[in-house]
Amino acid sequence: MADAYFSLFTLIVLIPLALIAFLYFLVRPRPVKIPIKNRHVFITGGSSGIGLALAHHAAAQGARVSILARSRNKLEEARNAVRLATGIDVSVFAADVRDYDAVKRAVDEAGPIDVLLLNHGVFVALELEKQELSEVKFTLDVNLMGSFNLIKAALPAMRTRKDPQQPVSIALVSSQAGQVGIYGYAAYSASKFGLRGLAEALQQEVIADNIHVSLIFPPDTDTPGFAEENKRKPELTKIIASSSGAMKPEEVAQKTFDGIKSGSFIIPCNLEGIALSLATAGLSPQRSFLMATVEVLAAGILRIAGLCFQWTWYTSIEKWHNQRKAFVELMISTSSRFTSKELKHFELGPCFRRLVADIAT
Ligand SMILES: NC(=O)C1=CN([C@@H]2O[C@H](COP(=O)(O)OP(=O)(O)OC[C@H]3O[C@@H](n4cnc5c(N)ncnc54)[C@H](OP(=O)(O)O)[C@@H]3O)[C@@H](O)[C@H]2O)C=CC1
Ligand SMILES: CCCCCCCCCCCCCCCC(=O)[C@@H](N)CO
Repeated sequence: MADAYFSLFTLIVLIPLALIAFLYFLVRPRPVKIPIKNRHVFITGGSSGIGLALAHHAAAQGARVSILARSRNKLEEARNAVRLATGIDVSVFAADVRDYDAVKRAVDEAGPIDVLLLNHGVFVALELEKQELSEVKFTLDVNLMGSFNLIKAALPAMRTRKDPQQPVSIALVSSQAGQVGIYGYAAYSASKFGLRGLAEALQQEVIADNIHVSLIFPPDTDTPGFAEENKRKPELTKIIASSSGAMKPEEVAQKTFDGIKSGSFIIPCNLEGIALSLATAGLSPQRSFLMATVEVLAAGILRIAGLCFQWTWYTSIEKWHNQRKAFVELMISTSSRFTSKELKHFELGPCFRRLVADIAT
């Protein structure tokens, strides 16, 4: 009996404790705290949505804030909004992240950066077959190459900063669609997955300079960009993306700064995001031995959860195609009238509408 108790005790207490102790010594890089107050936070895409919420948050925390985006008007509006809310003046820089020279000028003028927050981004949800290659290239150029441009421009001064003892941060806003590929996001997911490769490699290169990289993974977030995206988003993209609850930009900003300050490499934003980050932990660095413990213990069950999600997604895709087929058959067989809303729902284009109208007459 005593033996049985001892085995049980070993199984549920000693082994996990040994694992936690082991991971405590194992995790690299070591934990770090990154202060925000009185530091220079430079935010790309800081004139709208998540970026604007980040600017508000940083200003309210007592940081010196710079924002960069293309439209000068939107930048001025953002500056006024932050001033009104916090009494703090942010510096604004009008530049396209695709233009290295313009980016370099802005970064040099802004002065040494302590927290480089790369949040700029473009997104159009569309099946790859319907998307022009020029739009694919645009997405990769802005989201991925734009991030390279900013890092190349800002890194030298971050590296040779006055006080190397003070840790500094490079944080990149990815997306949950940068952790798992989603219908309609071939170009966008590729650009956001790319940021992860960039971040993992960069962290190894800059750790010796006390520079710490973070990746933020928001779900659908209620921003002007999101409202625009929704105007012509495939039904299936909406269905699959709704597996993760939507957020407000202010909530994403809060999670982002909590994560940056605690030196997290991976920063999820909601509960589904935590599960998704655990399920896709891969070989990314983990500074927290507690999170590492959860990753190790939960790996198997999360793989099953992931497969369940894939099952629901593929089931939705199959169902949608069946419904569409049934709808088309009904239209042709009955020559019935149909609403343009229905046609749009099943993504039946103008050519198809004309064809059916011809059959009907
Ligand atoms: N909203 C969402 O559902 C989610 C968003 N994200 C990511 O969060 C980030 C912000 O998104 P969100 O706030 O919704 O987007 P918005 O469209 O609301 O804002 C985008 C910002 O990026 C700037 N920007 C766009 N293109 C460029 C460019 N070429 N050069 C410089 N600045 C540029 C815009 O300013 P301007 O147009 O004047 O240049 C604007 O300030 C993006 O990286 C997005 O992928 C991630 C997950 C979910
Ligand atoms: C093991 C378990 C995991 C579970 C949860 C999986 C949920 C995945 C949902 C993916 C949502 C993608 C949203 C993209 C948002 C975005 O970037 C666009 N709005 C463009 O801005």
